[in-house]
Amino acid sequence: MKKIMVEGQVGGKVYREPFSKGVLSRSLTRAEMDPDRAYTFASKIESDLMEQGVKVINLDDLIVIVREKLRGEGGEIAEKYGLWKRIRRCDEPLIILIGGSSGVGTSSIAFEVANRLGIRNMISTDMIREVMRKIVSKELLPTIYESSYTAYRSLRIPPPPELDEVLIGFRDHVDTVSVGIEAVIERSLKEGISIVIEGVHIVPGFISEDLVKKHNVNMFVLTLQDEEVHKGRFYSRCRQQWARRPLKRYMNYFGAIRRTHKYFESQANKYHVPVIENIDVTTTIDSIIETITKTYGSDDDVK
Ligand SMILES: Nc1ncnc2c1ncn2[C@@H]1O[C@H](COP(=O)(O)OP(=O)(O)O)[C@@H](O)[C@H]1O
Ligand SMILES: O=C(O)[C@@H](COP(=O)(O)O)OP(=O)(O)O
Repeated sequence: MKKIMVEGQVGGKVYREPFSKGVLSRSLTRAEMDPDRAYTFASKIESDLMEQGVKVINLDDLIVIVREKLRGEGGEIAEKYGLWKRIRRCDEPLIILIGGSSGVGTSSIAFEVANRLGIRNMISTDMIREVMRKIVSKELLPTIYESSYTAYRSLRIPPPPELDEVLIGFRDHVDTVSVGIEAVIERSLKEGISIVIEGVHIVPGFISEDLVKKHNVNMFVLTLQDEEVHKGRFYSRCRQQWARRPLKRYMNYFGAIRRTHKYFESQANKYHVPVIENIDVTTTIDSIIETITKTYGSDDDVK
């Protein structure tokens, strides 16, 4: 039996490709539909089109049909599918910046948000820092060879006693890594690549205003008010097989980490960056998606 062809446009050029139940079910799973149900749903869409004698269908029309059928099965998945499709089809890339002090959950949440939105690119600021460490000497930029919460130990000039040395070191460390973060954001914008960037170096006020004020650049700060919950996150991470960083170090510097946590909150308030208490993963992700939806409109905004 002849396959149904899906017709779309890339760069003004029309293309046709065979309808694929696998491709459609993968995009449904990103809207959090169970994989088995997604494949069954995709098969039903294909059989309905075949019964109607459809030979070629326009991609936009297919998306409308899928969304309408999803609405019939419960609006939440329809909304998530619609958002994902809008982001994928938008001309501009979506840049998501997730900051917060060590251990609050920025890398875990970043991974989940990237997956939910079908964003294939994700980078941690630790990685950017690692690259920068290879390029500049310890003599020139000593604080980036430290952790964010121990950078004060390598300040070339000790701060005056009335200032918080932990925050002075943290600011120096973050200010340097922010140069690398801006490079990644600029490249992503230039190449039209959606990306999630996460880490302790995403601090409101340290990344160029010209970049963060763009409507498709969204910054968030994660927090944990309860210190015991915060400590628990280090236990949770250091228990995992792949964990290489010793729990003891985080406990020894927990006071310094909490001082950076307080600084994140004050910077986020000062620069009107959304602060999300990262207690429950789903609530955190939904909160981030809800804010982004305002950038990309809701389903009703699409024809
Ligand atoms: N909302 C949450 N609820 C429970 N555990 C979480 C949550 N967010 C993150 N975690 C866990 O906390 C630990 C630290 O999270 P991680 O993302 O590594 O923190 P960060 O990247 O901010 O240092 C990990 O074990 C992670 O699975
Ligand atoms: O510099 C820092 O604060 C942490 C950030 O990493 P996370 O704890 O946020 O993963 O890196 P570290 O030096 O501990 O490897």
